[in-house]
Amino acid sequence: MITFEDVSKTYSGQTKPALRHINLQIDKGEFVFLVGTSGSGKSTFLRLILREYRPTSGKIFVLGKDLGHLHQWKVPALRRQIGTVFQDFRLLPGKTVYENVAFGLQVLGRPTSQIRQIVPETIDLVGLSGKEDRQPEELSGGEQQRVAIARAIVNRPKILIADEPTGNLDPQTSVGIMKLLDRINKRDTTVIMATHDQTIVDQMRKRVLELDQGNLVRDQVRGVYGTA
Ligand SMILES: Nc1ncnc2c1ncn2[C@@H]1O[C@H](COP(=O)(O)OP(=O)(O)OP(=O)(O)O)[C@@H](O)[C@H]1O
Repeated sequence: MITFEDVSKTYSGQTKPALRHINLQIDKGEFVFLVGTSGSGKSTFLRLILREYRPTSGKIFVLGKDLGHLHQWKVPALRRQIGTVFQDFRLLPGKTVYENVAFGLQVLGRPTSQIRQIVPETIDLVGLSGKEDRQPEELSGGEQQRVAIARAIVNRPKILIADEPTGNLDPQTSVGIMKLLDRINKRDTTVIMATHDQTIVDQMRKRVLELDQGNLVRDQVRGVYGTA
């Protein structure tokens, strides 16, 4: 599903690589935590998967496509198959929960009848039934993140990338978000999550990839946050 072959990335104007000689494979249906100190290369790794950047050297394959040979006009189709969730929610202000979740499908030109079916189902899945007409600012942080997750999965993406999705949430709310991501993963969506949250990683016992100064220093099945 995702393959990195000897991937290195040095940003222009920088001398130190953000990623160095990364080799790995992530299979369909996996749940993977990406850990490492600030600046270790986690976001760079995620952005390469989305083809927001190209590697300086090496090859990346995502969903059967060699990203090095993917035409620019095909990048939006790639990204439609990859949902994204961030620490800061990134909801559309001035739009209700329903409108936030429906927006992506409307942009894709999906028929209204389909949207009217899928959007309530997705809002229900993330546990926000009854809050369809709320504005994002009328919701708690955890609820806003649930809306962001609903928006990310409404199109049934094959991959969900989450960059510190619990970074702004208290521990109890974070547990709820992780249960939701686990449920989404069990519906056959591959989940890759960058996090600094030791408790969550230690509780969930999923595959852990650890980056250190751009090097992949650990790839552990049913791993923990740190080995120390
Ligand atoms: N657009 C950019 N231009 C130049 N350097 C960059 C850019 N983005 C990241 N870097 C550098 O690349 C390295 C890796 O950064 P990256 O954002 O991938 O780390 P991270 O592990 O996601 O950190 P954090 O946990 O703080 O989000 C850092 O040294 C950073 O300064």
